[in-house]
Amino acid sequence: MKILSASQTRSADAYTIAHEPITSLDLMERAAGALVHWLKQKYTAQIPFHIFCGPGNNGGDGLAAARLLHQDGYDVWVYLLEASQNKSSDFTQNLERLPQAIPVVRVQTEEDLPAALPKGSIALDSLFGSGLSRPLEGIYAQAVAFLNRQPAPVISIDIPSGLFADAPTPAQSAVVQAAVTLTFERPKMAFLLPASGAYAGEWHVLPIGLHPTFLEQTDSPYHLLVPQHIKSLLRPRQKFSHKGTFGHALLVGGSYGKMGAITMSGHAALRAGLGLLTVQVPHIGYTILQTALPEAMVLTDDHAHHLTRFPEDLTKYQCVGIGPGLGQAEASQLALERLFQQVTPPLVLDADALNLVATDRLLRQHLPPHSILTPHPKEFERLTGPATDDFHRLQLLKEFCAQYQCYVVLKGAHTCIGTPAGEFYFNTTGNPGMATGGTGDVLTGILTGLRAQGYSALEACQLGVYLHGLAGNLAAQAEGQISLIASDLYKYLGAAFRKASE
Ligand SMILES: NC(=O)C1=CN([C@@H]2O[C@H](COP(=O)(O)OP(=O)(O)OC[C@H]3O[C@@H](n4cnc5c(N)ncnc54)[C@H](O)[C@@H]3O)[C@@H](O)[C@H]2O)[C@@H](O)CC1
Ligand SMILES: Nc1ncnc2c1ncn2[C@@H]1O[C@H](COP(=O)(O)OP(=O)(O)O)[C@@H](O)[C@H]1O
Ligand SMILES: [K+]
Repeated sequence: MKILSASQTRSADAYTIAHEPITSLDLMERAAGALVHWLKQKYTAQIPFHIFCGPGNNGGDGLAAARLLHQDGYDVWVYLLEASQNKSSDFTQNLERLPQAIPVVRVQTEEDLPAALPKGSIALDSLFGSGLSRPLEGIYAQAVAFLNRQPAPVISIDIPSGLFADAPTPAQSAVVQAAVTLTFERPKMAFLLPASGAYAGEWHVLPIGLHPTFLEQTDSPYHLLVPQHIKSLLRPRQKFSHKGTFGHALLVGGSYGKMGAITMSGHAALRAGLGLLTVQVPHIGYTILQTALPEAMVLTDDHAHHLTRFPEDLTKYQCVGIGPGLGQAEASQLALERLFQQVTPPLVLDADALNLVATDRLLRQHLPPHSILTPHPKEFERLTGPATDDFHRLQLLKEFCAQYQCYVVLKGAHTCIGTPAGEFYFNTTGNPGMATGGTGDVLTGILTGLRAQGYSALEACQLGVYLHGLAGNLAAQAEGQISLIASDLYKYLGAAFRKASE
């Protein structure tokens, strides 16, 4: 699903108004209807709503929602913040339509704000939406501070007021901290990025019927991974298939004290549907692997504690995953240098393999094209240097993927896959329970297992991050987020495959 910028969203509104056709006022009515429908599912008419409306169409949404809630028997208070002379015409018309019975407070100075919102009420933030053009100041910033002080939960309409949809919001800006954001048609980029995403709280997308032709014809490099797409990628197993049908993968990693990482990758690769798995570990890992992962074949390095060389013949493997628990011994670095100078099967590189690539220019120069790299933000910073903000980081991601013709899985709450073609795919599954050691090793195993089965690099990345997060969600449902550990992810991977194919 494409993610649209604020200006593309404006064009989508305009195209819908011209081609559906529908008046701008009726489109706003539809948006307000969707908002109120959502609110009514969640809150009874005993819950009072305090609605803070700015001068633009976002304020217009708030006014229309106020009228609809009032008609449905809810207690509604409206606060108007319209210091700006540029009131939108839909705002003005919705103000004229507001029933007399709704109390309206005109807020010009801070003194016009109430001391506090009554206990048990909900605040709706419709101060500014995607039309925000500069940080909030004066009474608007004071209203934001007021809302952020209230114990009452704040529900933002379309986007938390003060947050830029697709540019960095300057530090120290006044931004509403929403408990929930009800956004129209598509999530905003800002919701997916670490510095801004937390302002949106839990966000929900409300479709308002923007014109499908516009959505099809508009190009965006930014995409959201959605269940329908994931389902379309999954390949069912055929009756006469055999283990050779599902690929043979090699996983290389583990070092003294870090054998668990590669063991977990191995479990995950097999649970991802892989036909055959070989794991190469330092000598000391032999018994550990054969005991903890009896389904895998084990090759041992001559060295007891770390990797010194890859197997001579790699042609029998359809994918090689390298890195979990690898360590950064010089001999391992040299082994990687030799590997990169030959023709290799598709590679998945993680953890210390990435750290070695980051520090060794030769490795970077010879990075085999179409490799999959799975850095967390710190590992990514080692590869590219620091980013000044989240949008700059996306730019660095784009440049890195283009320069090295690789796929980078930049991990986080909304993991982002960057491609050599300059596209970005944001994941929608996963939860903070997954912020625990070893979950990245599980992802490496899943990606290696999928790639070896013949999924393309992009398909493997999309399926891998989505299923990894979905397994995390199913594990958290059963065990809770706090107690979730990395091995739960491969325990629930089967359930994730099942759910994704429903
Ligand atoms: N028909 C439509 O176009 C629809 C629009 N919708 C709503 O419209 C919103 C966008 O509306 P607008 O484009 O009117 O944008 P806003 O409601 O965000 O307001 C923009 C107005 O505020 C001014 N402004 C921007 N930043 C300011 C600042 N820091 N301080 C003071 N004034 C500032 C701008 O000059 C402009 O006049 C969306 O977020 C959504 O809520 C929805 O109703 C769906 C339909
Ligand atoms: N708050 C979060 N929400 C969703 N997913 C998360 C969150 N925190 C971490 N994850 C996921 O957990 C994994 C952590 O990987 P990584 O940092 O490499 O851990 P490790 O090195 O311990 O294996 C990534 O796939 C990441 O997307
Ligand atoms: K808002």
